[in-house]
Parts: sequence; C-alpha cells; structure tokens
Amino acid sequence: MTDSPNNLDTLRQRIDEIDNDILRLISARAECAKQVAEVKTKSDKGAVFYRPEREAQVLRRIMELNQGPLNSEEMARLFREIMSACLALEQPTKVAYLGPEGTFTQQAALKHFGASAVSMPMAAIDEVFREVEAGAVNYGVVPVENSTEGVVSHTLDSFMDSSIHICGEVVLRIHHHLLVADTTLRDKVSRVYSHPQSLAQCRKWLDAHYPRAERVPVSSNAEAAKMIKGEWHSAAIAGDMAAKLYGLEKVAEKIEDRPDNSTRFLIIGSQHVPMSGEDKTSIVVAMRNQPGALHDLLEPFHRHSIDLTRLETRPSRTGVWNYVFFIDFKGHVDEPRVAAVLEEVRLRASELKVLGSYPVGVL
Ligand SMILES: O=C(O)C(=O)C[C@]1(C(=O)O)C=C[C@@H](O)C=C1
Repeated sequence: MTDSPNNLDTLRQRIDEIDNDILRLISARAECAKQVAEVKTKSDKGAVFYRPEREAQVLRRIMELNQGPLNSEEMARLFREIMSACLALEQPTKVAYLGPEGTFTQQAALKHFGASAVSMPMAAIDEVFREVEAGAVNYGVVPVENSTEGVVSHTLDSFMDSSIHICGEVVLRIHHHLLVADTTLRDKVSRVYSHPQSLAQCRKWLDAHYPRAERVPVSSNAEAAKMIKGEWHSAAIAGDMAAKLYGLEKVAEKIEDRPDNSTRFLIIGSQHVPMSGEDKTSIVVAMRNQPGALHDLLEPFHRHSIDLTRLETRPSRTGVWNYVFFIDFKGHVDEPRVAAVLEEVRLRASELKVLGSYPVGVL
C-alpha cells in the first residue's frame, strides 16, 4: 500500500465511521448504567453503586475475548475508563488516598477507579481510614506491601482499630527516577530526598552513583519532589506522576534496584463484596503466645488446600492479642470450604476478624 493521500483519506473515513459506532455504543452502555442506577436506588437494602466484583468480571471477560492487535491490558484499561464514566453517571465516587498529590497511591487510585472518580489526598494512612469510616468519602486507597521492602505496617495497624472492610486490591509496577529542578546544579547534588521505602528500594543505585550524598527520608515521594524546588544542591527520588506535577527533570530513569519492584494497594470501604470468581480474603488473627500456635493456626488451611498468599506478624497492642497474624488467602468467605476453615480458626484463635473478601486485582 502506498502512502498516497487517497489511501490516507479512505482510512480516515473508515476510522470516522468506526468512531460513530463506538460513540453510539458507549452512549447506549451509559444509558444502561443509568437504568442500573434506578434499579439500585429502588432496592430496599440501600443503593450500592460501585460493584467491585462486577467490574472485575467485566474486565476479565474483555481480556479473555480480546484478540488483538491491542494487548489485553491495554484493552482492559480502555474499558476501565468507560466503566469509570458509567459509574460517575450513577453516582460521583469520592476516593481518599495517601497524598500528597503525585504519590504512587494516587496512581493506584487512578488505575483502580479510572479518571472519573474524584480523588482526595490525605496526609496520613489513618486519615484515609478515618475519612472512609466517617462516610466523608466512599472509598480509600492505602499501600500495604512492597515486593522489595515488605509490609507497610501503618496500614496493618490501622485495620486493628477499625471496622473498615477491604473491597479490592491493586498492584502497581513502581518505577523510581532521580529528579532535579531547573535550578539544581546537577554535578553538585549533595542531598537526596525520598520516602524511606523508596530510598531503600534504590539503595544500590545510590551507593554506586551518589555514595556521598546525604539521604533524607521524608513523608512521601511527592513531598520530596516538592521540597527540591529552590534547593540547588538537592535531588528527589519519585515517580512519573510527581515529576510531571512538579515540573521536574529526570536525571536517571528506573533506578530501582529490582526491575520487578511493585507495590500492592488496598481499596477500603464499608461494603461486603460478593464473589467474583477469583477472589482473595484477608483476615487478622490473634493467638495466645504458646508453642505451636502458628502451626495450629495454619493447619486447617493446609488440610482444606487453601492457598495462603501472605502471612504477616505484628506485635499486639492490646493485652489479649499476644500475637497478631495478618493472613491473605485465595477464596471468598461465602465459599463453604472457606467458611469451614474460618470456623476452625475461630476455635483455635483468641480473636478473629475478617477484613474482607475481594476480587484478585485484574489490571
Ligand atoms: O453492573 C452494575 O452494577 C453497574 O453499575 C454497571 C457498571 C458498568 O459500567 O459496567 C458500573 C459500575 C459498577 O461498579 C459496575 C458495573
């Protein structure tokens, strides 16, 4: 095929026709979503508009049906945005996240809820919990574990004091960059700001490239990006969103020590999420401090062939809960075999709290 204007015109005409179809179909879908909202509003149980299990099913189905040339993730991202806009028609969704603006948590909120949700930065993880509990926002997004550095203990601790449920999870590939402002003297960098976890995730790179620079931990990567404005000898480690937001330049890209560096975030809210077909459950269990306690706790999972995906121990902050374990496993509390295991665990533990069952992250 030649690149003649004729061919280009024909193809663009074809694209216009396809766009007409897409426009008509998206509008028909949005019309359906408005009707769904009416059905939900009439329900006597109180309207719940956001349905994580249905969204996961929609995205999984699209990914399965997709035959290219766009890859399935790309296609799912497009549908993610269509659903986000449809949900906004039903009810504007307010989401609190660990701020300030430009953090990876904001990126996770955007990835999970799409661009039509209204996201609001909070100064601390417990503030995100408080806003959700108070009903000031519909949902919250908090980081929970990083593949290099491990658990975000603030988040786990917040669950101990709260009645909040987990409604979903989202995993984000984390890429860190070394950023400078236009006023920074690049060969005189003597200080690097970032969140302690990010500094740790880039430790080897910093040792090799800036062995003498002071590493200054701050409350978030976005805060680091904000701070270097006006400091001629400072750089920050942060991600793309912060770089863009604060107009910084990348001196070096993707400086994380491990290429598979990723962070898992939780979506918190107050609803019970029905089964989606591929779910996870998170629980917190307190055991008495006695030999064999951990074995007793895990044995029923093993016997019922339930896959554990994470096990975390936290020191108890109350007298009764000597040992506190955070456990994630595959399955949903509404499945009989999961209910059976939880019943056994309840008998062996001094305290058991189900934090929630939710769809395994799709995107
Ligand atoms: O199926 C529903 O319950 C809808 O509200 C529709 C829809 C969608 O656009 O597909 C929108 C929002 C929900 O979170 C899930 C799905």
